[in-house]
Amino acid sequence: MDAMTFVLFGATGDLAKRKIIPALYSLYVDQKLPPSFSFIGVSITELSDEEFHEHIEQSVHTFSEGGSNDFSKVKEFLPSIRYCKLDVTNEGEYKKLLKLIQLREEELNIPENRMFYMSVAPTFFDVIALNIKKSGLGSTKGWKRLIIEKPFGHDLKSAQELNEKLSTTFQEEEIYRIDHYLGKPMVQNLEALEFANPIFQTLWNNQHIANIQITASETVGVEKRASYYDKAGAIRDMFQNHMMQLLMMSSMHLPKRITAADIRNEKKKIIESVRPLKKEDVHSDVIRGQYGPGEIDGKSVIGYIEEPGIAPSSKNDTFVAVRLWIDDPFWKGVPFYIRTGKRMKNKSTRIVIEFKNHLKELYVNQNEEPTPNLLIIGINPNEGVSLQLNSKNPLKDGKIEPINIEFSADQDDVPKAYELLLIDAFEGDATFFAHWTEVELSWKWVQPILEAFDENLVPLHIYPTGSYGPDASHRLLEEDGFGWWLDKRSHELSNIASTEET
Ligand SMILES: NC(=O)C1=CN([C@@H]2O[C@H](COP(=O)(O)OP(=O)(O)OC[C@H]3O[C@@H](n4cnc5c(N)ncnc54)[C@H](OP(=O)(O)O)[C@@H]3O)[C@@H](O)[C@H]2O)C=CC1
Ligand SMILES: O=C1O[C@H](COP(=O)(O)O)[C@@H](O)[C@H](O)[C@H]1O
Repeated sequence: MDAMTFVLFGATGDLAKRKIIPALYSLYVDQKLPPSFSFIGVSITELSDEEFHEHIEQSVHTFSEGGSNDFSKVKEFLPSIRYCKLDVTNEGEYKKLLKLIQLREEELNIPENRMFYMSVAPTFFDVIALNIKKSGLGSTKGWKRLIIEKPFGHDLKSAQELNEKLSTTFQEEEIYRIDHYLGKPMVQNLEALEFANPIFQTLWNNQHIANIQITASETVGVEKRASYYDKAGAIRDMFQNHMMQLLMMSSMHLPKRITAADIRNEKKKIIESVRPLKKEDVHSDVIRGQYGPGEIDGKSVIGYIEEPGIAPSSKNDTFVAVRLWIDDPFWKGVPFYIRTGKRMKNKSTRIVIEFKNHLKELYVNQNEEPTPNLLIIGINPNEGVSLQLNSKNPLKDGKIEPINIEFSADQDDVPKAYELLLIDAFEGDATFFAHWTEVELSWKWVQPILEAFDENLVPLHIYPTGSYGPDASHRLLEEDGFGWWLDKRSHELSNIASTEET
């Protein structure tokens, strides 16, 4: 891994404190950072290096999770870190940052490899890129890269405009668009699960798969993000990025070679084949929901429109369920059901692959009819794989019953998404970052839904907090003779399906 300078814009912010700094520390402890690593935190607040070091220590102590709970090396980690107070909108101030970067490059005798991480409000993304160019920060003799947080635009047009502005400073191959779902180990494992196991590879198509269900349910509500979330809703906050990525990752075909470019190409083919929706037809395939009051863990919880900062008249979506079709020969006729929502019964991100039940007709006795085989991929918070098969139960006179073969990863040992993504970016590997084509095509597909919601062409269903979302979301599956798996039967079927949110 090359020696480099890592510039973190928004170093005192929430994301930096909760995710980025603990991930960097964990990489340091595991000796996965480059041997010469100059880390410069940038924010608008006036801080000395020592005060910023205190901030780093606090963040590590408060937010390190799992295996990185070794705090003994925090003091050792600090000397590589400097702080620069800078207003990102003020072009003149970037010279100060450039001087500090160059000074540290000289002190550490490292090449001009510069990684810029934008962990600031999206309104600043374009201005920072422009100022990196104008100030000379981006004119390096080494490489330069940009890691950029979500959201990447608010709709198709704004995403295109943002991309155009970024591209005046950075080439596409220098841009690493973070989608933290792509950093989740089980998402990174999807490709291996399918392609490295001939039994699955052979079955991964419309001859054997009846439907695919992708769920990301959360128990948390809007929290302190009202001003952002009320304009975004579940469709922009989760569906356009994370859920579309899960769709591409679970349905892409075996590339000729497993390289970043080939995988990207397969993902592109999938998203290009997703059957477009017309704004007028959105109501048939999309369910929009908003949480009302209810209970979580026996405690009463207020509804969305009672949340601080949310207008009582808000029609924002906190839940969305979508049925879509991939019009290619592999997936023709296989419905994909995708849903995500806040304030639901449990925290669970998972993909359930329901296999066709070819043997149904062999079983004349209805009580004996085998349930479909299911492959359940647990992504969050419990990572694992479960395969549901049918077997005779000798204790029940040989009655056919579902059994599960289950692998569950030790959660403490699982690396965190931000750690995996940072290493990839340091190594220049963009496989698990969102390429512009994917982002653009995904906005293009979602655009009619945004418009249909704006124009109120889709009913808004209020669902009780602590539920599985609006009843209407079952309609999408029932129309095709299916039902959501694991909602009511999660404990019977699989331990990896759901747990409390952390
Ligand atoms: N927080 C989260 O869980 C997630 C956040 N994101 C994305 O990450 C990005 C950052 O979010 P988050 O950390 O929550 O935001 P915060 O508001 O918590 O942090 C923003 C940061 O930007 C700094 N800042 C504000 N104005 C300026 C300025 N004019 N010049 C220089 N620095 C400035 C702030 O400095 P100071 O603190 O000194 O005022 C702070 O460090 C956003 O794009 C967000 O969408 C994505 C996924 C999850
Ligand atoms: O990007 C986001 O993701 C989180 C959910 O992430 P997870 O890793 O806990 O599944 C979501 O709460 C947030 O609203 C959204 O911005």
